[in-house]
Amino acid sequence: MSVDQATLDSLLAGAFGATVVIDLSNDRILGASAEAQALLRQAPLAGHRFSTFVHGHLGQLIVFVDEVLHRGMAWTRRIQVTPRDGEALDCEINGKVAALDRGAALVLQITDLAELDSRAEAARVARLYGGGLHEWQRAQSFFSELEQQNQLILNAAGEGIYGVNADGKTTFVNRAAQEMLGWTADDLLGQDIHSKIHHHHLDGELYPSQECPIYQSFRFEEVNRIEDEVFWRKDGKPIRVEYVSTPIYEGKVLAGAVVIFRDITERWENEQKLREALEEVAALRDKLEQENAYLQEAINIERAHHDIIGQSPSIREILARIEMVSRTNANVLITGESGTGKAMVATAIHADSDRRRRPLIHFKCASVNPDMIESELFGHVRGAFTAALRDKPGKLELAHGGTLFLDEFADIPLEQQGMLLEALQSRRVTRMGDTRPRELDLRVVASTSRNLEREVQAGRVRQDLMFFLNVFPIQCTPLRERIDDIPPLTVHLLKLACKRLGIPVPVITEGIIRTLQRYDWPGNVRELANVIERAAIVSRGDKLRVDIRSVGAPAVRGAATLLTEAEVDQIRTANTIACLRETGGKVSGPGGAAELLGIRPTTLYSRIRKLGLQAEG
Ligand SMILES: Nc1ncnc2c1ncn2[C@@H]1O[C@H](COP(=O)(O)OP(=O)(O)OP(=O)(O)O)[C@@H](O)[C@H]1O
Repeated sequence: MSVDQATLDSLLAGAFGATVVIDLSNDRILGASAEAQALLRQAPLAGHRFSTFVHGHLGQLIVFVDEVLHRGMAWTRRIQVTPRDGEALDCEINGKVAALDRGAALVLQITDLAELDSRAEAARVARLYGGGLHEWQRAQSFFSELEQQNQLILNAAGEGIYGVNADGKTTFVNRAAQEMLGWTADDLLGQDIHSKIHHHHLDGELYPSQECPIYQSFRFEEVNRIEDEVFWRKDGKPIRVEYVSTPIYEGKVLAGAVVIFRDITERWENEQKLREALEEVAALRDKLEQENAYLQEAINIERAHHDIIGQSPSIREILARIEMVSRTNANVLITGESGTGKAMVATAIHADSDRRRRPLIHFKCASVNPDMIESELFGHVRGAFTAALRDKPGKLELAHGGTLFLDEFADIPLEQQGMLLEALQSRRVTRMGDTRPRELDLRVVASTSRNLEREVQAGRVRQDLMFFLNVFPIQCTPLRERIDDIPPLTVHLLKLACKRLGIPVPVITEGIIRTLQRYDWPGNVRELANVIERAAIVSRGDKLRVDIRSVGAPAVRGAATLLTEAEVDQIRTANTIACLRETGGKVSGPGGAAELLGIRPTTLYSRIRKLGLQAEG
């Protein structure tokens, strides 16, 4: 190796970066570092003319070389270096002179400025990165501490708390929520929580998320407080919850919602039990009311209940018919004048029937104000009309399972007759003001003292109702047509009266019986009972003394004095008018016309109505 080559090698070995050594005498490159060969894309570089890499800036190179020779060293950025088959590069060139045996040589160190910039940037990023990493670690530990504190607070809360982001995905869930829902944080975090816990209503109806108040919280920026809904547990069971969902913000941007909920299942169950208990109490109260009403009815019936007394063919016929019909469910229509025992027959039918353990409801159609008939028959709910202060069952309902006795049914106004028929046929009744129909299972026994055919013709009784009721007719005979029954009836009624009055039973003579049998008895058995009671009082435990004239004009029996029906009606009318004059128009109560005539006030009222007379009270 020549001395020059050794110097050259040591020059290049000590060089940094792309370095070329150029022979100043002929512009040829004597040697180059590997970096220089890479930069100028020419390997080897030795032997090539350096000026071929700086064409375009040859003048600047000559000036620069002069400066290096003059000063021993110099640098420039005004020379672009163009690699072989490449584009010109902005470079910084440092030059110095090296002494070789063959003469002075130029040593150029070439730095690609673009690469220098990218290295500087990398260094800056590296510097930043180094510093940033530190900052990041500090922030992370700060946030994790914060989060730990938050988690501690959230987990200590007794309420279930969870957060959702604006996509409805769970962002956090506290321990209480996990315990109440049975879902773990792993199950829920990042998941669509609505579809996990809020997907259906309790009744099984789908719960679309757009209808969910929690979603609405962050859609419409509103706080929603819901008092009774369900969340679904992981095991598929619902829990009743109340919750508040509040929108949350990151800066000023709506980020989602936080939901705080409480399991109210136990509270709800207790409330439910309370509700049920109250309903039960109400039902019991209703039942008690019904029982009361029934007992009241039963007492009334009991008071009026006597054995049917008589041996006459007509009474035997009645008893036979009662026996025949009582075991069936057929409707019965009892006809006959007032006081002939129609109510007794109805009671006997019920008492002999399979329904005897259930109520016999006696509805006296003639004694109820027509305006009240509807509510009395069908019942009402509170507020159905002004006076309806509480729920009340009607007679039809009260008779459920038993027998309904419609006494003087022809007195029911036409409109209510239609409603009654409808209820009886459909076996359902709806209370006034109510919408709920109630089942009916009852047997109807109806009575009338009117001539039904005439009533139907006159349009006062619906024919269809008459047919419905008149499945099995029983005719009660007036007392005057069965005078054979007067002796046993007198004995029976006297015993009853004396027991009631607390006096000994007077003796009944044959003469008295004959007197009683001669009388016409327009008021029938009720009139007979009145006469006997009065007689018992005046007899004072001795012989029974009857003053038949005290009860009305005696009917002298016999063919010569027979009267026509019209004549009887005339006499009855005149008698009624006279009686009303006597009492000053007073119908019922002590000293009233009904008492004087020995008939029931309701009977007298309907007679007065029929005659078009005025009565008092
Ligand atoms: N055969 C009888 N045996 C015993 N008592 C009788 C008999 N018939 C009627 N009575 C008595 O006469 C009174 C009137 O009877 P009941 O009320 O049954 O007649 P009614 O035809 O329903 O009368 P109204 O049409 O005026 O309501 C009652 O006290 C009843 O006990």
